[in-house]
Amino acid sequence: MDAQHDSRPIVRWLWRDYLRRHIWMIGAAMALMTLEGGTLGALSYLFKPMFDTIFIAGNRDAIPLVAGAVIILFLTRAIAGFGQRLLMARVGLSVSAALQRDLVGHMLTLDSVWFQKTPPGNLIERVRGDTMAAANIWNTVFTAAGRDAVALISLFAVAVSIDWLWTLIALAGVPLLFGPIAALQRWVRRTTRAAREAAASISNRLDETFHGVTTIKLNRLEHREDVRFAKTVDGYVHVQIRSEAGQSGIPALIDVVGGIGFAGVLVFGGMQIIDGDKTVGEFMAFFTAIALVFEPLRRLGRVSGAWQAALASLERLFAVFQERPTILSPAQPGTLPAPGGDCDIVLDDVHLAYGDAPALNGLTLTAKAGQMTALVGPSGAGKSTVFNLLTRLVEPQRGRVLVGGVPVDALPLAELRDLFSVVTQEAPMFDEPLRDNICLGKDVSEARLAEVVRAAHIADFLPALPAGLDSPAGPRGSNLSGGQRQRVAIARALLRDAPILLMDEATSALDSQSEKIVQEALGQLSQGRTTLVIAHRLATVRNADRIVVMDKGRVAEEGTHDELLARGGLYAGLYRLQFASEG
Ligand SMILES: Nc1ncnc2c1ncn2[C@@H]1O[C@H](COP(=O)(O)OP(=O)(O)OP(=O)(O)O)[C@@H](O)[C@H]1O
Repeated sequence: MDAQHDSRPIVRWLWRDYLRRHIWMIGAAMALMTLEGGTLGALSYLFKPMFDTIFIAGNRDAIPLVAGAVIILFLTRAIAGFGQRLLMARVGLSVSAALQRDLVGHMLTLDSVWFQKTPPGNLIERVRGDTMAAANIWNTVFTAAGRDAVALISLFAVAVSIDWLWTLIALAGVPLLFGPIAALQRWVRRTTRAAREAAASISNRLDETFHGVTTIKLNRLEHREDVRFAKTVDGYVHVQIRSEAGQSGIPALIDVVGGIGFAGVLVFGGMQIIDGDKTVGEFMAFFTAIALVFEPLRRLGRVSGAWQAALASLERLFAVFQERPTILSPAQPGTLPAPGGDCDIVLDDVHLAYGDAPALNGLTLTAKAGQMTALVGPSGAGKSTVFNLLTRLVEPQRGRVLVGGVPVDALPLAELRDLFSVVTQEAPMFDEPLRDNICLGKDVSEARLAEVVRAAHIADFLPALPAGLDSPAGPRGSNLSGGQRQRVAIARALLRDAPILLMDEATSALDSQSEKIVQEALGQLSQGRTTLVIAHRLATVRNADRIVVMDKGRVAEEGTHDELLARGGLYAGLYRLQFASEG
């Protein structure tokens, strides 16, 4: 792949969206860098009068003048250096913050399927590591383009003004560098890309380890996890060192070629001084200029490596920004079902596959408005997929999905999702007080909150918490039990007051006493709403208005509990099995 050609759209995008807005700060920083870089040339030039006028000719009057010039030069260098570093730090931080904000904002628009395919550690590494790497490179690039380039130009100007032939000899080996540097750049880009992947694996491992810590302890997997983590870290160190070696190789090559050129000048120039053709002051000024050239030259050499490394991060960021959601609001939205109107749910000959694996195969079902329809069937039958279709977390490949007579893809996404309250097995929690976990950003009056807290039976466990509703739920709700988390989910659904209720085995984490209470609360919640409930324990849906039995992505049979039992099919079999095992 041609590295130069490949990076152009990325650079254009960064400049347009992130750097251009800081143009004044960048401009000011570069002006200061020019000043800072120029001082090096001026300093080397001072060696000529220092040697020829003061040391050799013995002119005492020149001492204060040259000393004053040295002080002014260093003061200028200090002020300009301080100012440009501060400005560039600001630019770097602003760019990385803007990149992080935009990246997270963009990621949240992407399809759920994309999140399932991309592990969380990978995403975290992109938001943290890659944006930092991408933003910090500008510091290096602009410093190189400003200070170091100017320093080089001024130092070479001094060198050429003293002797162009000496300068030519010093630079004779430079063309030899082009080939090896290009090869090293390719190497750095490749190894850094691998290093960024390895860094993402570390974040992934950490994410899985810390989230699965209970399973790890109970299965005594600590050692296995230790070993796996050590292996991941070792893998990272291995590739990162290869990348660092490539990056350090470039300035090393410059050193070697520089040293050879320098020795050449010493041999040739030394003869000229001995023969009296050149002065010691001239040689010292040239010597200083060329010696000072090395540092900016080495830094410039490092820039190309650092740039290649940053490109690896930029490519990964660019790739995420190139991702587009496929599930979008329609350009011309249809009208919502009227409030309080019929919210019949209809799936008509729906086919859906995740990749190549079919999940729904011509599913046709209706859930009548205001009634409770239960979805039952063996694991993997496609029950949860029905929920994801209704809320458009996934799209069918074929068939129609209608709510209140309107195809779900004809409604604006936000309004479609407002039609549903979803209570699932996991009940995801945030590291915020219980109150905020219930309200989820909604402005809720204390009276309404108290009502909901009572109805969802949260009031039952509030006295046991240290600060009632203001108690922290802990990371992922770790301060609450599974049943308590589920009651929070029910309270959220009560507050949402949406016309359609989707429940996925909503009472699975409750003991039988709480289950009874919560079932009552859910009964109230589902009053007058279209309710679709996924149940594994058939006893909980015996009273459903209609039971749809799914198998292998389609409806196997449907009817009321009694009808299905009488039929003696799949449902009757499942029921008898559960009845026997539960006594
Ligand atoms: N994100 C996904 N990627 C790939 N395959 C998936 C995904 N989600 C579900 N599937 C597959 O689709 C099929 C239906 O899954 P679904 O979760 O809808 O079944 P279910 O009836 O709800 O199962 P369970 O009762 O075990 O929760 C399964 O074979 C499952 O492996």
